[in-house]
Amino acid sequence: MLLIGLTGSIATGKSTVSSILSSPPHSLPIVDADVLAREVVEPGTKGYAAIVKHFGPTTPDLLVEPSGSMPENGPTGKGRPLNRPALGRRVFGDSDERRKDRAVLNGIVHPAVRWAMARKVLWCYLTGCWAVVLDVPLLFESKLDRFCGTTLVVGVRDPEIQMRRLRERDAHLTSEDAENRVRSQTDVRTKAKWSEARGGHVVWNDGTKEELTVQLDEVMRGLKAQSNGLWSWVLLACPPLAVTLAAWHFWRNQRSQADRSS
Ligand SMILES: CC(C)(COP(=O)(O)OP(=O)(O)OC[C@H]1O[C@@H](n2cnc3c(N)ncnc32)[C@H](O)[C@@H]1O)[C@@H](O)C(=O)NCCC(=O)NCCS
Ligand SMILES: Nc1ncnc2c1ncn2[C@@H]1O[C@H](COP(=O)(O)OP(=O)(O)OP(=O)(O)O)[C@@H](O)[C@H]1O
Repeated sequence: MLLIGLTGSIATGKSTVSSILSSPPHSLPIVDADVLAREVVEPGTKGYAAIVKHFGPTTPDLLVEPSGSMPENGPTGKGRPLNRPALGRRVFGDSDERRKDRAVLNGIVHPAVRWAMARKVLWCYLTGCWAVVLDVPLLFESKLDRFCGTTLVVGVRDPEIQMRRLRERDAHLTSEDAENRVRSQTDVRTKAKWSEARGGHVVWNDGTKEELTVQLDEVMRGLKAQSNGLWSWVLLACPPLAVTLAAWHFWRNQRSQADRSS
């Protein structure tokens, strides 16, 4: 099974690509790290408790305000949900303090997300999928690309388009919030170079969704052709060879990571 690591930067079009790849003719399963990152911090989870413990004392608006429709103890009685924009203001930005807070939040959320992803990928494998898309905003930063057979970066060349789409989609963000979010991530053009350096793919999303679809169709045709070849039947028939090849890919991806950090 091919693991396709899909990434980009904020609002460059990962969800749009996921939605295209999950629809016919591709119909691929999608494992979305943003969705899992929400699930693992719902009231009642360990992630929620850790966030409230660490950020609660210094973030008065950390939880959604109680109101007529929001009981003091939350709708499930396990606590009020996190006020995500408020937590975002604590962690996004490039000052030392924001970076430190972001590292703490990532340390709470990422391990739980990785386990949840592993379970979903295993399920896809057991149900015989030929490929699965891992939609992970921080794919390279969290080194998850090591496990991917290929990577696909969705980028925009023009930063103004990225900012405009972000502000249109998340109208509740001030321009400072939006700038801080963009600055909290590696530039998408750098990610595009990383993807190409390890033999992965890049699609550019400055144009229309139709233009994006055409590029994706081409990438997927190439990947499908590789996975349908005689070589994949040989690997299926000979598991030790498949394991050796997977180990080689892992080693090669590690090296590409080492090159990035040097
Ligand atoms: C700070 C939080 C509560 C803000 O929530 P909000 O609903 O406003 O944003 P959402 O989760 O939809 O994220 C939107 C985008 O922000 C970017 N982003 C999210 N977390 C991070 C991060 N830790 N570092 C850099 N960029 C991030 C991603 O591009 C993501 O797609 C939330 O982003 C969060 O819990 N982040 C930490 C977990 C994480 O790293 N998630 C990314 C996938 S694992
Ligand atoms: N080619 C396009 N033309 C016009 N709008 C687009 C295009 N691609 C994406 N968008 C819009 O831009 C916004 C951001 O796209 P999307 O949500 O797919 O980005 P994302 O990378 O998943 O964002 P995030 O990192 O925040 O999860 C959405 O409102 C989406 O509908």
